[in-house]
Amino acid sequence: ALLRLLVPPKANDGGVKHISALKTLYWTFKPYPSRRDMCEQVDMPALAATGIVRSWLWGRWMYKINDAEYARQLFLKTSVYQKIELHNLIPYVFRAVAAGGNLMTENGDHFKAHRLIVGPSFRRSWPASTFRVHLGKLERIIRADGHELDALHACRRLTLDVLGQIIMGADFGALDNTDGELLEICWDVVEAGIEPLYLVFPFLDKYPLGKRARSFANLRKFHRFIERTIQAKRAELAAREKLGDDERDRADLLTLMIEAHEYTKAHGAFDENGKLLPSMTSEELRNNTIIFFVAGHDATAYSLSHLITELALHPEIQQQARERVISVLGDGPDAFPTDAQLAELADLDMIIKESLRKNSTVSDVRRQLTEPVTLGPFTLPKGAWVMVDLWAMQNNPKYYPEPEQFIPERFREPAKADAAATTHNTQTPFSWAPFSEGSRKCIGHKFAMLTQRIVLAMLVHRFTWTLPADSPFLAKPMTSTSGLISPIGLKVNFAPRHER
Ligand code: HEM
Repeated sequence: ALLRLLVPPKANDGGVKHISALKTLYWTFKPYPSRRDMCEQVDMPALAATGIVRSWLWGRWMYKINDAEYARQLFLKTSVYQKIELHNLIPYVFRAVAAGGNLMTENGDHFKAHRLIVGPSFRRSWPASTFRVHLGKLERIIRADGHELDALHACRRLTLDVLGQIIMGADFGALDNTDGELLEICWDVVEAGIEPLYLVFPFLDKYPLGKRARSFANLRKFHRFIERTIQAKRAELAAREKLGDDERDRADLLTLMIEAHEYTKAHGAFDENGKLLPSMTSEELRNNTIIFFVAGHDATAYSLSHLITELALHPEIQQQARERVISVLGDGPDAFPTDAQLAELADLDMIIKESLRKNSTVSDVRRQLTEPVTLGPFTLPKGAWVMVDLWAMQNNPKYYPEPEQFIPERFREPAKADAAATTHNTQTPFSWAPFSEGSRKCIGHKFAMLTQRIVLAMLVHRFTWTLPADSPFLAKPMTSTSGLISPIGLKVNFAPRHER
């Protein structure tokens, strides 16, 4: 049986190029890791000829693609390319215990049932003022400690407090101090879920020891904290009139989900054809709350730190962004955007999109095949896992000439299906997918883009920043290589632009 797990059988897929899984494992755990190196030295060369390669890992075929047309199929044909239901496949792994069945992991009717309750809570906009207090605290932290600042840590403090507020109206106090118990628990839970060792060797979670066992204990505490919050909010809602439109605009996501949950409990949940959907349990409501933290917190913090790194490496683009922000907000030391001004700054998104293109925070998007599929000359077997390698697609010179260059102008024009080559932009609609695409696209993508726009606007307005002269990032950013891609050891020098 062990042999079958490790030794690949003959594949009848039409001759997809094979690369050893050991090679990927080596790059995942090697010292001084860099996702860019891995992309340039392993993934891109292997994928160059056909846009698809395969490896044999833990007894199944794993196909990797970087062709936007193949990716389009994966994103859109959701009944064939299904989410991998980790909670059913390996229920004891940390991520499955943490968030079980939820919007992110379910397929079919269960997914629809989750979407019915979670979807409406995201169908709203957030005013710029949502960020005001948090950004004020971030500014104070950077002013006090801006020399060789651990920028990733600062971004994590910000995103946790912002998400705590919009998800459940909770103040994690991460920007006030960094040693609260709740804070420690939450950080441990989100980190333990993406620990590369356990992503590659999930069976290690069967008998967790030492630090891992402590993470499981923290997870139980985090569950209890969220369950208590749900109970309190449920009681509060039960004791009052229905929420008014105004209140709904200001309510946190959990309150809106509880309201929708109560409605479906009373009236049933139906799909677009009137078919009755499975009802969501309270445990699943908790799971969805947790998945927002797990999916949103570090993804946003890491994306912000990639953005900060790119603008430190490209001071001319940093300066252009600054001039643009000042042209809209003025240069008073306390300027803060109104909603209209933030909307006017939409062109900052070119910079954010280019950063997400070059440094996709989510390394890949994976699915499992419910039936054989044909991709070009190849036929992939039922049961195989297929992943869009977002790095290798978004750094594919076919879509983005000189992919290693940081060129926000690539995103001035929207992608076209028949993309005619311009200097830096031959992108097609599915070649840029840092939030995935189709009906399983990130539900938080609008909020994540808004967060990055306002943080970028405020950082360029209040500070100039550079990398220290001896920063290894000047030669090459060091990052993790699988799961969520985070910078490693990033230090940044910030200089305030105004006297206080
Ligand atoms: C820059 C920040 C973010 C990035 C790069 C990102 C990226 C992604 C990607 C690539 C997926 C698809 C995963 C897959 O299909 O396998 C996804 C799904 C998801 N994201 Fe995000 N995300 C970000 C922020 C957020 C935020 C702020 C939230 C919530 C507050 C969030 C909640 C979710 C959820 C619930 C899903 C599952 C959606 C579904 O399966 O239908 N994400 N995200």
